Amino acid sequence: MSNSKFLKAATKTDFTGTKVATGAAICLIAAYGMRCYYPTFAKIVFSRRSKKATQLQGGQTKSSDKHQESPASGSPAHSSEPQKYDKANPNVDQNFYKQLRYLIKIIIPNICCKEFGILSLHTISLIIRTFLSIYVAQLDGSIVQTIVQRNVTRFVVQLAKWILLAVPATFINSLIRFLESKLALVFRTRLVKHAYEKYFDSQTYYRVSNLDSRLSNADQCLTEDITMFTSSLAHLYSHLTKPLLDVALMSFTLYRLAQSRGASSKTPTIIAMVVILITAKILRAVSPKFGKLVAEEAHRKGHLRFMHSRIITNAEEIAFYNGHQIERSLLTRCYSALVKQMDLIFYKRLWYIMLEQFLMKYVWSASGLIMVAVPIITATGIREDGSKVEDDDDGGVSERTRYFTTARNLLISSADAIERMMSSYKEITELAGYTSRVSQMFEVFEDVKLGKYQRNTVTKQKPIKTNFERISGSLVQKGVVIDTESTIIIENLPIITPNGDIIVQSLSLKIEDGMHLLITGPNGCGKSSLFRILNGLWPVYGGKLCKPPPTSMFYIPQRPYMSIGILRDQVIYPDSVTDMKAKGITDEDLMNILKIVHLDNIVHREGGWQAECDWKDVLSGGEKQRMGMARTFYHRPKFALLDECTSAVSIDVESKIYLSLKAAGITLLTITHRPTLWKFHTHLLQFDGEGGWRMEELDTTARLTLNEEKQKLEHQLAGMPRMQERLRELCTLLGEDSVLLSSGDIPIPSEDDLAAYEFKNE
Ligand SMILES: Nc1ncnc2c1ncn2[C@@H]1O[C@H](COP(=O)(O)OP(=O)(O)OP(=O)(O)O)[C@@H](O)[C@H]1O
Repeated sequence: MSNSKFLKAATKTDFTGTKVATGAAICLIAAYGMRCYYPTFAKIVFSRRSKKATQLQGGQTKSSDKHQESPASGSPAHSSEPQKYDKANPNVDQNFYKQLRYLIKIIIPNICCKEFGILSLHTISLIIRTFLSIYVAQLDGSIVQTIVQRNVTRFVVQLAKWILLAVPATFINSLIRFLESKLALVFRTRLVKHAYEKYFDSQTYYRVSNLDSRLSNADQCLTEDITMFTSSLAHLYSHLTKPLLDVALMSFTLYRLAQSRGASSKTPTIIAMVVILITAKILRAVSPKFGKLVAEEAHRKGHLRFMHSRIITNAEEIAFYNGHQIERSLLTRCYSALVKQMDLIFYKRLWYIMLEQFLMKYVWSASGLIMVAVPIITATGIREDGSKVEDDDDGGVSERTRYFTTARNLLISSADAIERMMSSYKEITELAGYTSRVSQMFEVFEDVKLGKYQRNTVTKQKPIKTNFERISGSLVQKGVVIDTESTIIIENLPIITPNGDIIVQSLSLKIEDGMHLLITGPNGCGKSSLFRILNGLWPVYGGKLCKPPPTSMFYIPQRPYMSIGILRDQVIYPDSVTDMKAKGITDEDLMNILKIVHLDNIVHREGGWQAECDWKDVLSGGEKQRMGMARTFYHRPKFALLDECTSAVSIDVESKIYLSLKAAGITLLTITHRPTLWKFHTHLLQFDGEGGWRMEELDTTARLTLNEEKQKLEHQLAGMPRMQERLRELCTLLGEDSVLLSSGDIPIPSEDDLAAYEFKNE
């Protein structure tokens, strides 16, 4: 605070003057009842809100719900409305404290950790800053006193002290900002590490998006929400701690100062308390549910991001379909939904901040004017202990000026501090929103790991009670999973989708080493689902499943995943180069593997093993499938689960690959629609698409004969509609009837008939 500003303030009542008054009110209250006031304040701001919220649930909740619904209802945005994964209402209540405690335990696991060290350093800096402010206020008073006394020597000395003090003061200010950012970053790092651990444990990343519908955009929670939560927490810590320290220490200093002047302060204190309590009550009553609002905003942001990532992933398909119009309209709807939510928040903030400023700046200032006047008017010059206040030769003018300047500076700082504390409330409610989202993300991670899934979908079929049950709409896992060495045994296992639809009621089979199983059936009959269960992706809701560990089974899908990295990484995925070396495999071995799948040419074509590009786009569909097969030769599992993984590979290369797989001692479980692959299998599992299945030894010759007959028949029947149509035309031309057309009894034409017919028409 400069002296010119002080002189201005001392000579006329301006806005700064009113701040002095405000500060006086606050500090006198603080001086009288620090112990009882702040708990009351905290209670008003934090605890009582939840009580009131419960009382007002009917009215308040309804109104906020209306706001929540408004962006979607009756608007085109409705269809793009993100799914609400939870009905929890983030408020500053017991639940918020519970969630915050849970997250704080993660980010500060013990007092010896780095996070606690930075937090302590931050706290110390805040304390030092407060002491420096007090000292600066007192120094300011002394400088003004020397000016009034016209004592040049003392003035120069005090001014030098002032300048010297500026060095540590500015450093501490800068340090506080640095430590706040650092704190947010270390909190974030700790939380992200923990989240990644959970996300990649027990295939949680798959389960979260495929088996559970509560977290529709985990990527948003793992990035944006964690960042917002940690920066909001770190910011709030310094935003609340510093004002609290400021008010506590400055009030105490001011109280001591007032006592030394023998001023009365009881009546103004009571007035100030009443004003502050009423302000807090009003603000609490009208405060919008910022927590709920920002949580919804974050959710919509996540949905928008999800829609963008879908377009990037499926860009080629969309482009082929010319689907840009519909995709753009979907994106626009999502964006509009987000804008509506943001608008709602801005609008609510506009009125809330207006009221907050009105009460805290102007109403408080008006009351403060009374507070600052009372101690000066009622000053008796006799202290509480009965001693008299000694004045200087100038009749006490310089001493009163010093007192006024010091008090004024302390009061301004305290007023700022209390204003910051009060305005922090909306930041706390916003923190409640982020806390709710982040802690719910961890809750979902925990649940899916334990197999507790929640889906918003309606099942198409009724589950059968004997094998599996539902508790509150969720299927209960009653199946047994046992690890075996080299045999797959399935007993009375139901195949049930994540929606709860039963595809196969009870499946029993045994697959031993060297027993190559062909799996067939119509689309959607549950072939791939069986693989999902074998891999542990889908839960076992009933029966018994004995299977070798995941390292003994290798799954190759129809669209093999290409990882980010160099060419070598594609062949050895998901191993790293270190794993490869540990297994004693060299680049030469990899080249031999690529030769088996007829892909060795790409090493030269793409620029060697170290070549790095977007393999998803660089390799053709067939090449990607061959790469998938190459991985099987690299990993050499006991069982290879092949899910139509060679559908884009030429038949001759496919046959060579299958022969090599068998030669390598790998047991095949193949889903395919190609009869050319039958000969590589010994057994057949055939689903009928209606829940039934059949397991038998595969007689390829007999099956091929049947297949030939089927194809012949299909070919013959394919000509029927054309022949019928021609017969009708001839009848019309000749003006005659046909017995065959009128009776509908049309014989199936022979191959020769068809050939003759085709010939004639040509
Ligand atoms: N994540 C999922 N959530 C809900 N239902 C699913 C899920 N995945 C598959 N389904 C359903 O399970 C059923 C069986 O799917 P599956 O992928 O096993 O079929 P399939 O026999 O392999 O068919 P296709 O020959 O077409 O590949 C389908 O009706 C499908 O809709």
